[in-house]
Amino acid sequence: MIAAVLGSGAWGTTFSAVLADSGCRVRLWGRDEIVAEQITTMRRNDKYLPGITLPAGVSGTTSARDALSGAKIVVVAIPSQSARAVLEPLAEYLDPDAVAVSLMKGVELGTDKRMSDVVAEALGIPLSRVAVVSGPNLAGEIAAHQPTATVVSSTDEATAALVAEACSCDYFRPYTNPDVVGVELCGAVKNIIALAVGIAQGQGMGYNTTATVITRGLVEITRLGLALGAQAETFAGLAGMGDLVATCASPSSRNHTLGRHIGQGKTLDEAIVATRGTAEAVKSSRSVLALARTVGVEMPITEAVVGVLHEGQSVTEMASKLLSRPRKTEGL
Ligand SMILES: NC(=O)C1=CN([C@@H]2O[C@H](COP(=O)(O)OP(=O)(O)OC[C@H]3O[C@@H](n4cnc5c(N)ncnc54)[C@H](O)[C@@H]3O)[C@@H](O)[C@H]2O)C=CC1
Ligand SMILES: O=C(CO)COP(=O)(O)O
Repeated sequence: MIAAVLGSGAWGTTFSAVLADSGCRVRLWGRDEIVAEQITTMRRNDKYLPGITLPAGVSGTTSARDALSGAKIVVVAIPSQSARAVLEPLAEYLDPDAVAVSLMKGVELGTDKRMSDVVAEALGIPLSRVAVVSGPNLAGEIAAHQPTATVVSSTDEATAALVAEACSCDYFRPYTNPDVVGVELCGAVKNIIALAVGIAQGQGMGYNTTATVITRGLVEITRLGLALGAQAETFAGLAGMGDLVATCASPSSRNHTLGRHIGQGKTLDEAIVATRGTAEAVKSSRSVLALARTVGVEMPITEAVVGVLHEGQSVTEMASKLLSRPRKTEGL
């Protein structure tokens, strides 16, 4: 099976290695010539995955046409807000039977669409030929072959099964789940919650505050998901609780790291520079909040993150606003 991966950052490169270790021949496309050449000639991507040797089945290219030619699986691993613009001109090179896979954990600004919808629209294919992969999947750990599970989700069972088979190897175990809405929302919103945890920890808060934000964050994710038609079980699974815990706990999470910089007093611009790599919650916090408002769902932590990142609110104001909300019974 030939697979194309679009985006040679941390996750696109790591997922290429997973696909190759699962038996695929992988063409990894990126816009950076030096990265593409290093991937092909040295089997390394020092910019995004220092210290990792890639499997022989991965080659780099800057030609999207070459990458897509004959590829039966096309994986998209670029920042969510750039996906539509990058994919639209590539639709003409897509194999007529190809299945597209979104690895992205964001919601498009302006349209408030989930990434599977964006991918389907941009490539001009039905949702039955789109899958998403989401779970507790910190790239660096998977690149080092640490045992990890994930969720492959599609509205079409055969599409999910094809993708799951293509990314099954001795250190990576996919489970399928038909709840695309739930799986994608979990991935996008946990980044916002991890950013909030980072802010709290940057302010010197400990485990009680961390656990409070994680737990109420899961309530917030679940509330939004259920309002949009997701299945309740998804939130307790790998894409839900699993990814929330991994991202909120790991110092290697970019969203968590960016939040920590904000909590320590950096401006948003300074925090972006200090974080390096894509922290999707910076932009998706706004689109997720807009989505929540369209369905009348309260998301106080997301609202607080938007307030601090984009509306000039101080972290102290954010905390007191959250703590002074009217008392209520626990639960959704
Ligand atoms: N890194 C991780 O551990 C994981 C990341 N993800 C998700 O995967 C997606 C990609 O993340 P990473 O690979 O980690 O980001 P990254 O910051 O490591 O790499 C992003 C890549 O996209 C490329 N890129 C950016 N704008 C582009 C454009 N307009 N055209 C072409 N290429 C462009 C960059 O050059 C870079 O190669 C995000 O949605 C992220 O939330 C999901 C699971 C794990
Ligand atoms: O999605 C991830 C882990 O599952 C990666 O998180 P960050 O994007 O915050 O690094």
